[in-house]
Amino acid sequence: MGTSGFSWKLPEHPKLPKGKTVAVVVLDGWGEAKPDQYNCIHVADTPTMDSLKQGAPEKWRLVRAHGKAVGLPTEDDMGNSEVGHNALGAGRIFAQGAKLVDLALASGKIYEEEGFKYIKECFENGTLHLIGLLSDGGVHSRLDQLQLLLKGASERGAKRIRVHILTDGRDVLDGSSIGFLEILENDLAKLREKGVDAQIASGGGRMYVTMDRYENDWDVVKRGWDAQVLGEAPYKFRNAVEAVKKLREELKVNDQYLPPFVIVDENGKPVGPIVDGDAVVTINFRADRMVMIAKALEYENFDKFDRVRFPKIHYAGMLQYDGELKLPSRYLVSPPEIERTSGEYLVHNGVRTFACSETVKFGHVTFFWNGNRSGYFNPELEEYVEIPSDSGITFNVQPKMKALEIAEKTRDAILGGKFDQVRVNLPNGDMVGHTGDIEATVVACKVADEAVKIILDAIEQVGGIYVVTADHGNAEDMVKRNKSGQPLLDKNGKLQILTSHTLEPVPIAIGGPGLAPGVRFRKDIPNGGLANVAATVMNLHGFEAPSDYEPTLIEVVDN
Ligand SMILES: O=C(O)[C@@H](CO)OP(=O)(O)O
Ligand SMILES: [Mn+2]
Ligand SMILES: [Mn+2]
Repeated sequence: MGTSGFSWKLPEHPKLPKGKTVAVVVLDGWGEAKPDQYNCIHVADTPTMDSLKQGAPEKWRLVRAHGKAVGLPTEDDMGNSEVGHNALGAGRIFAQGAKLVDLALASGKIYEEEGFKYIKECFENGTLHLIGLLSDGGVHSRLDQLQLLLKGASERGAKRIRVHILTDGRDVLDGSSIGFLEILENDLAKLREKGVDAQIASGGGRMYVTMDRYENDWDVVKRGWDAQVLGEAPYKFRNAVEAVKKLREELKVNDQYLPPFVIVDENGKPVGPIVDGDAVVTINFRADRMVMIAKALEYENFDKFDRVRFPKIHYAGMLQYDGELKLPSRYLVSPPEIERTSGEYLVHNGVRTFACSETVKFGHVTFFWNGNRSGYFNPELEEYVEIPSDSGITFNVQPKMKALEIAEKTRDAILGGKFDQVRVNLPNGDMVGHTGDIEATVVACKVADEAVKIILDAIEQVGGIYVVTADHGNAEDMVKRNKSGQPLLDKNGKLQILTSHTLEPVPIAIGGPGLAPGVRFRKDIPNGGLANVAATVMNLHGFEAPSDYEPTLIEVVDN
């Protein structure tokens, strides 16, 4: 903050006591929607979550988890884990990466900053490589931003451009990658007419190539490295649209899981490996799935896989992805400055904190929660436990994931009495929801509900308090719908499965034997969102929130 007189010390709450164990449970991808057969949360047997909803109307409500409530550009932007957990942890709404990149591109500022100047140094003699997710999902990247960057870079001297695409099908409909590729190819053709040597150089599906997170599976990043940097892949094509069409048809794989491919010239040579003197930009604004590739591109010393060649390049991220590691060191747009998060405050006020999830969501309740920084604020007061996720599978084959293990570890942490706050993410609704497998998602929701019960039972035993909420919707709606809510069919009469998150609000429930009598949700914050949760949790620990935090959702009435 820099203002003199700043103190980490939080004022005492006038009515609520300190010293209660507070469990903060985040159900990933658990929104509230109309009950029908495509609402897996409704279909699944979820007695614990049902009882929270029905048991105490003044202790259950909905909060906004998408659009402007979480710092996204528009109300049409679905929520996601990064912005959701950022808001939950930081207690304020920050303009997020998507928005900041929009602004920097619209004003042209992006081209005046250090990051772009650094990249530009390679335009004279080298190639500009753009690597990232190709869709209009708006969760990790956006096609229109890529289009603007291509135009802007070429107008500023980039003569040779190679795009390395990652197909989506997770934030957008499966199969939509072909349409996005056609738009991109059209833009590249226009650039070629203007004398810029611009082409797609490689590709692959986001869940199989490059975009792993939290070091779950380095092979994913290696497959991308081989295609993008070395120009080596099991599949070679002359054209990317053809590549995606053929691979989808012949291998029966979806956009998320396309194998890596490279584009070759008429002699079979890859058109765009990354070599000394080139510039590279990873165009995703979202952090989690870019940290690993950023390490591979930036770190001189790197032992996660054999890079074979480590080209001397000028590399910049669209944003800086990790504020603690300062990774990457160069970036085109400054990330939101998410400082003074609730986790940092609470640790400064002696709140001993335990955080846990399995690998694929571990960083959500640590890294994202803490404003996109890795590591502890105070290792003496904090313990972060990661349960290893299964790797190399799609989670519809294992919809239980590690939910029960997470819950059991958390139960032990609660019963052990060493912590004041336990914070967990239960991934099932989201990770299985993304597979589009409705039956498996129903199982996923049931297991997540069982995990909640284990945690609430432990809270019951120690006289604690629980806060159960979610980061955004997913499992509550598995079909694409028209404006009036009817499921949409594709041209073959097949139901259009929705693998993505949704625009739905999410529930929040409070309770437990430690909750002071008279605590209830206020009625005067009807539009409350995820950013209101941090102040709420601080209150439950017996503190007032900092004055610039979004207001608490609770009040204490005398009864
Ligand atoms: O898997 C992911 O990267 C996103 C969807 O793109 O999901 P979440 O925001 O829930 O992590
Ligand atoms: Mn999520
Ligand atoms: Mn998700």
